[in-house]
Amino acid sequence: MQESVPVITIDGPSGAGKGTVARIVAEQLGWHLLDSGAIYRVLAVAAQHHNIGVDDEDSLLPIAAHLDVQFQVCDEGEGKVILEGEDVTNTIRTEDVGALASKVAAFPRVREALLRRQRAFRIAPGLVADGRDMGTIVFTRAQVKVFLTASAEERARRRFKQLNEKGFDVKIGRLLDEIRLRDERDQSRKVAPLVPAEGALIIDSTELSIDEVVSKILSFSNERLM
Ligand SMILES: Nc1ncnc2c1ncn2[C@@H]1O[C@H](COP(=O)(O)OP(=O)(O)OP(=O)(O)O)[C@@H](O)[C@H]1O
Ligand SMILES: Nc1ccn([C@@H]2O[C@H](COP(=O)(O)O)[C@@H](O)[C@H]2O)c(=O)n1
Repeated sequence: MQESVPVITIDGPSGAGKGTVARIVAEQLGWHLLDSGAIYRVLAVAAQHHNIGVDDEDSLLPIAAHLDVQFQVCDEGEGKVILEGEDVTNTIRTEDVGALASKVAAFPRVREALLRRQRAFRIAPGLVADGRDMGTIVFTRAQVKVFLTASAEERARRRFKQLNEKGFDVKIGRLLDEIRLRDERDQSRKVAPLVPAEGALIIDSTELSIDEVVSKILSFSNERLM
């Protein structure tokens, strides 16, 4: 039943624009949205709340399995993320939490514990899912797979602007280092490494606007879903 619900997967490295374009594509199609990175980010914050080290896989497991999180959808922009009753919407968006998320995400049993939660987002009329392994592991039979990338320098510039607008005091050089480190960790881990899924449309957005990326994804999806 769930398998017949169409899915568009958008995977790629940090700051490539996955979340932004996934939200617009989902809005335009009237489909549901899964920001899978937010789940790993929330898990990293939950581990901190419970004084659990992000390198302690055994202790992370029960937290991953029983993560008490709500993703509240709103009409405009990002919805709220509530962890154990606390609003963590802004907390989870820092680069520090991104780095911790990529550490917890490297553990195979942690990833396994989060699979069912992610697949439950596949609800009619359709789902747009963004992350690192949406097309390779979580929705292997997705009808439309996209791999969205951009140069590390351009991604650092985008992240700098984004965090600055949110009031975070950040340095672009440090952001670039963190992005490269996270790319390296996500690409080289043993389980679910960041690689394009077979048959994925590869889009390099370094020189493209958000609208151009959205339009490429929508026309590719139209071809595939017809
Ligand atoms: N093509 C683009 N041109 C210019 N800016 C862009 C483009 N795509 C996205 N952005 C901007 O880059 C920033 C990062 O985008 P976004 O958060 O969507 O990336 P992401 O791939 O989801 O990152 P992460 O995986 O770390 O969550 C945002 O401020 C977004 O508006
Ligand atoms: N499907 C996914 C999504 C995310 N991760 C890990 O979480 C980190 C944070 O993700 P963002 O997309 O919010 O930046 C990311 O660096 C990955 O390590 C993942 O493994 N799989």
